[in-house]
Amino acid sequence: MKAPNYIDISEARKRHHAIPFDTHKRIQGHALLIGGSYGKIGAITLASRAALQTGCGLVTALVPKCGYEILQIANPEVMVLTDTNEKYLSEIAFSLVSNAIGIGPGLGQELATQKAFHEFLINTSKPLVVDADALNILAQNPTWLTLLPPESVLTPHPKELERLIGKWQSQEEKVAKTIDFAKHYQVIVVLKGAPTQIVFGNDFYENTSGNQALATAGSGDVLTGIITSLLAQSYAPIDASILGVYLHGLTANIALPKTGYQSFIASTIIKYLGKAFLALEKVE
Ligand SMILES: NC(=O)C1=CN([C@@H]2O[C@H](COP(=O)(O)OP(=O)(O)OC[C@H]3O[C@@H](n4cnc5c(N)ncnc54)[C@H](O)[C@@H]3O)[C@@H](O)[C@H]2O)[C@@H](O)CC1
Ligand SMILES: Nc1ncnc2c1ncn2[C@@H]1O[C@H](COP(=O)(O)OP(=O)(O)O)[C@@H](O)[C@H]1O
Ligand SMILES: [Mg+2]
Repeated sequence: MKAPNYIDISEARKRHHAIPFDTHKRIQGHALLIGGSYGKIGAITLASRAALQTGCGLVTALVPKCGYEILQIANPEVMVLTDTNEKYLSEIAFSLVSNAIGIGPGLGQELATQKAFHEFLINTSKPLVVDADALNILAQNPTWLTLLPPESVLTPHPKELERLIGKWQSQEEKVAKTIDFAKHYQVIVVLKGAPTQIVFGNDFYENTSGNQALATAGSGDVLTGIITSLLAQSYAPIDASILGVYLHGLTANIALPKTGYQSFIASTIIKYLGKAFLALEKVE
């Protein structure tokens, strides 16, 4: 297997942009997070809060009706669009123009949601961040993979990856199959795990930040928000993926002495994003 390019602090710094002093919220970018279903509104709540705390200027969440009050109360800075359906999304259509869209956390796989996702894919052209149930829906409907805009970022955990590319016998085979898949559909694949790897064309990266504290519910939903926020701030999709994965892991490295492994939860990642950015921006 070819050696990975390791993602360390200097690789992350190469990709990080400072925020201009005269920027404003619209220049900082508008991220749209789509997902949530009854009992899983938390996933999209975490993703949208993570997007805000990664620096984009505006965040909107599109959720089924049951998510409205939850989101407005949990994240007052986030704007909310709701579907006509109470418990799951049945239509993914909106007039809002955003700079980047992340879809999937808590979305569920109801047939109506699947159809709405298909319609949405037909009508979308900017690179997406695709996670969780949006990946599971694609795995159930593999012909829809061709509808993904080029350079979309797919963020599967190992089971979601298996649903997309089938089983593998070795790490080498997993990476080789993912490279074939990523090239075929012209997408970036963030293979989440310990460690997380990223595949784009023939390039293969491996993250060096993070630890087992990240093995906690919602930790991937937060990553979706981070990468979508960076995309909304005009980072190229591969840079948003590399920087996003590094910052996400770095929060766990920074927090560990204070939280220990056990009490670190997905909200802790969001809480420590500021310290992770400061570590990146520190002049040495
Ligand atoms: N608070 C919330 O609302 C939360 C909602 N979530 C949502 O719940 C839905 C289902 O996601 P899940 O990922 O739980 O369910 P999945 O069915 O996609 O994944 C669970 C299966 O994958 C395997 N698996 C998961 N991570 C693995 C790893 N790192 N290595 C090997 N196998 C692994 C498990 O053993 C299990 O069989 C998604 O929409 C997700 O966004 C979760 O993110 C958890 C938190
Ligand atoms: N042992 C570990 N070491 C480092 N990172 C981990 C570990 N376990 C999980 N993670 C990270 O946590 C995240 C889990 O994502 P995911 O399984 O999608 O969670 P969820 O769906 O609950 O949000 C990924 O970014 C993964 O790399
Ligand atoms: Mg997940």
